[in-house]
Amino acid sequence: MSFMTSTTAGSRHGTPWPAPFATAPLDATVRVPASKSLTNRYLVLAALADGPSRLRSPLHSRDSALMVQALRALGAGVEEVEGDGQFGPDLVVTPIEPGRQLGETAIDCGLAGTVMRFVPPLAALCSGSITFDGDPHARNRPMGPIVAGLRGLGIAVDDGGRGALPFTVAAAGGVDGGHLVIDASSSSQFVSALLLAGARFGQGLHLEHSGPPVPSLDHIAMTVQVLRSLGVAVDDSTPDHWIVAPGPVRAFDLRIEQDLSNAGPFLAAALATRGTVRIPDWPAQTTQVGDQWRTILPRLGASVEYDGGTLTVTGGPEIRGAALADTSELAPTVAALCALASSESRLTGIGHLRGHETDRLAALVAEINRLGGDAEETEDGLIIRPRPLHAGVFHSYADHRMATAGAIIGLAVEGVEVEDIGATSKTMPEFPELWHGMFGVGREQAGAR
Ligand SMILES: O=C(O)C1=C[C@@H](OP(=O)(O)O)[C@@H](O)[C@H](O)C1
Ligand SMILES: C=C(OP(=O)(O)O)C(=O)O
Repeated sequence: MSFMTSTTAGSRHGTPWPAPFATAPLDATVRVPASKSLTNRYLVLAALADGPSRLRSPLHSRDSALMVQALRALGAGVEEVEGDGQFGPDLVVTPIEPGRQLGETAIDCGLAGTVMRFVPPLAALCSGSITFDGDPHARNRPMGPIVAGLRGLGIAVDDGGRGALPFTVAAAGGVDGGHLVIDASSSSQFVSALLLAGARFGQGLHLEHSGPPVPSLDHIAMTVQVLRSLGVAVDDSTPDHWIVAPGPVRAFDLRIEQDLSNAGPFLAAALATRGTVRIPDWPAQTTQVGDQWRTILPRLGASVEYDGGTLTVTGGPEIRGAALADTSELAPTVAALCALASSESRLTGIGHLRGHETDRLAALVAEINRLGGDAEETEDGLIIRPRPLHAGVFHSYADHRMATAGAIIGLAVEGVEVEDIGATSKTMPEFPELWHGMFGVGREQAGAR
């Protein structure tokens, strides 16, 4: 079996995708592919582990394929092995030999934050001249704290003074580690990146954040939990300090949870169509930020039940507006629902979304308003007021979550087209078929046009 998932960007120049419009409430059961955040963390840690590891039912998408390609470039072995996952083979990873001589190596980060942030500290453990670059928009994403962090650890990085991609890491075969201060206010991924590699630094790592608050703290908690589960001692008892003890990363064999953030658009479909959507195999305990759907969706007027491992969301008679803070990567899905709501919504604590796949605050305002809506940017978020929407093209900005936001709105507004549904290949190449599949279940109650 060969690695089928493409590392190239979605079909940006294809024809717009007519978003299915629901003529009746949906009644659907959906399973989604594995978590991007967990897959790419476990891939990095497998490359650092003390023996071969197996990821069962991992994600196969552009972001995970870019991570696999990067790890192979650094000398890890990544093999596909038949498994029982619905969305593709398992992955068996043979770790990178410590201090491996690489010579000149190029790493394509695409638009993947997890690749552009998590791989440079790992590369620093190898030996050679390793250049990182990515898609045109990737060059606008904040990278300064990783460049400064590596320099603080004594590694030379040539970034032409930009603090952005492209840059070259002069890896000298190991990292001593110790105390390091960075400003991670533009992305939690700077903290996660350094923690993931920290146990393999000679002295471990005492990472300190100094600056405005770090966003997306749930993702750092995920990193800490994953490290601890593989035998790495991490002390996060003092806010803004993380201490990783030096030592081995235990090889593993485990199943990756489905992506609860990517479950969001499907759950949102229940609200947008006043229907019911069930997601089986919802983990009882998880570090994924997407578990917050259980509290966010009731605030927007839905009922949520968790029974026998299945999460069931049923839309109310209308979507209610709400004030919601720190929704992190869930925000574009939340904003799409707010654009369909009957009262005002205020989303706060998401100013850093300006540095995501695109400037998501500007993109959401532009696209909601293009369809006749009333959305406004604030310093750290969005205000979305009720206003009837009309048909039109919803632009994707190469951003998977913009594309799925357009699909959600299209369920309730006839004639919406998503400019590039291929953008969903970043984390969920199966999105179009899974979305259409929702209309196949309970077909007698639900129709699509
Ligand atoms: O570590 C991770 O897997 C992620 C961290 C978050 O990044 P930010 O802190 O930049 O929001 C999140 O938005 C991103 O989708 C995935
Ligand atoms: C911000 C996101 O991705 P990335 O991992 O590229 O930062 C996201 O998936 O919403």
